[in-house]
Amino acid sequence: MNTNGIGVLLVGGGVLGVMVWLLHKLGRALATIAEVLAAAAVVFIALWSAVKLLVWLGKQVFQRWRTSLGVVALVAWWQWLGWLSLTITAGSVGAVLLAWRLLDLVSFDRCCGRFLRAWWLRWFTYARKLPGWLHACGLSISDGTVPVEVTVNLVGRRRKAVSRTAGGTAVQVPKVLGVKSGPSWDEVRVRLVPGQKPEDFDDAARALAVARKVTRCQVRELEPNVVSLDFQRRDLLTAPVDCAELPDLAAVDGVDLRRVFAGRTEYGQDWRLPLTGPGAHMLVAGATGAGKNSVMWCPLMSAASAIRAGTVRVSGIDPKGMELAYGRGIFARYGVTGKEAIEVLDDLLDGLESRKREFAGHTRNVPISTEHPLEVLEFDEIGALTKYTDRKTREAIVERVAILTTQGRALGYTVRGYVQEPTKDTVPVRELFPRRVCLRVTSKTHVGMVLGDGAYERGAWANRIEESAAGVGYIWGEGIREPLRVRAGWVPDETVKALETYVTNGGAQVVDLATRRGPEGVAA
Ligand SMILES: Nc1ncnc2c1ncn2[C@@H]1O[C@H](COP(=O)(O)OP(=O)(O)OP(=O)(O)O)[C@@H](O)[C@H]1O
Repeated sequence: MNTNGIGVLLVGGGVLGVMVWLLHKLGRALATIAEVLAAAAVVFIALWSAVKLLVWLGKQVFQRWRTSLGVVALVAWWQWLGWLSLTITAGSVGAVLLAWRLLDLVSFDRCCGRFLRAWWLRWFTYARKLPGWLHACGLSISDGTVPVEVTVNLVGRRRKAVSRTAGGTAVQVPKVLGVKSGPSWDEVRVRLVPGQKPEDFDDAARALAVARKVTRCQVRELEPNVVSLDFQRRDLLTAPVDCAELPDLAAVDGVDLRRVFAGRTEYGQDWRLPLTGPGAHMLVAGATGAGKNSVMWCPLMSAASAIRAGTVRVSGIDPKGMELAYGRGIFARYGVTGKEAIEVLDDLLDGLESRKREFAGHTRNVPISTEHPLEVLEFDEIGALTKYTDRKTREAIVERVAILTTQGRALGYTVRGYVQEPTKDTVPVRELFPRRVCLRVTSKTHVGMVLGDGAYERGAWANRIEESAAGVGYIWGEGIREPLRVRAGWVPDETVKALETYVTNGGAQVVDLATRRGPEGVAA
């Protein structure tokens, strides 16, 4: 090798050494930058997660403020006052609630039980399980925004360029907004996700009921994107309810006419109705076959001994001439046609006027006695004579019923009307009946007409009562804060006959409408 070759070799070696040195420096610099970037990324991700966690926690605390406050209060109590006082207080509160529940189930459930149950069901049943049920029933939407994983294969023998697979199965499920729990039904409000419509839930109602392990689930549209899934948790009114038995003929104990047995409530307790006093005038609405007559007969069965003793006198107007005619002997006055109905009403009004004259200035409420019995008018198919008859008869009847309902309470007169179509047009005096019962009706609008505005929204779903559940209905108002489902006691035909025999053997007081002279000596 000559001098030139050696020189080139030395220069080349020097250049290579410098390059290696430069690359070494560059690598270290890049490694430092990468380390700094990685550390920054870790800090940023940690901070971002912490902020997200804080925002989520804040949202939870804000949205679930009752639960949050409760937890904070419990923890604070535990910290400052100790676990012993907390346990004793919790035990005492539990004991008080239990005693309240045992003593008065209805008021306990209204004021406290249903809120506790709703809270429990929301967090431990519906929030946990409903998303799964909805998904299983096809009520979820596959998220179109799921990132798609793309695999590029450039080295395979057949050079299949690109394959796509959807990554995971992310889905959107309707969100539970709230839970309300009544004695028989749970109402679960859910917000639909885009791509769903309330009708989808209607179609899946049966499957949802099966998933919840209940017999019925119904769907109500509350807003365009919010539905209520109503699950019937239990039904204590599936079997017919027996009416009261006729008392022993020798029995002398009286009947509390302010609380006669009428059937059962959905709590499984007695449903009692007043035949006298505030709220005694009652309108019962129900489609044909809904069981209106059991609401009529059952309280009469319960008041049988008072009818027999003559402290209650029952009059009947029966445009069909069938239902009341079956127990004709029970009714002191009885009318079928419009003319006869007016006679019955006139006679009652005469008695009313006579009591007014006798008691005015002496007492504010006429005491019920055999001399001045409680006059109960049972007006079946009231619409037949307040709408579907000639104008003169119609007006006369409406006027007389209005006087009896507005003035009768203190004077010992009670009117109980039964109607199939509860429109104002059919029963112009509808608002004069302070107590209403809504049995199965054919339309949702009828519920509001009978029970008042908001009754349907608050759960009086009388249009959903099955045809097989005759005698089941809802009551609301007059001291009842939430619509209450009830079933009237069933009075079979032979029992009506037994009641008639029981009452007439004791000497039922039949008022002779021809001479308009009854036991009170009211002359025409
Ligand atoms: N409380 C009840 N429990 C069980 N079944 C009942 C009850 N009330 C009525 N039913 C059943 O429903 C049928 C119809 O009842 P009901 O005659 O009282 O209906 P309605 O409302 O008066 O009908 P319509 O207006 O057509 O006379 C009865 O024959 C009976 O079989």
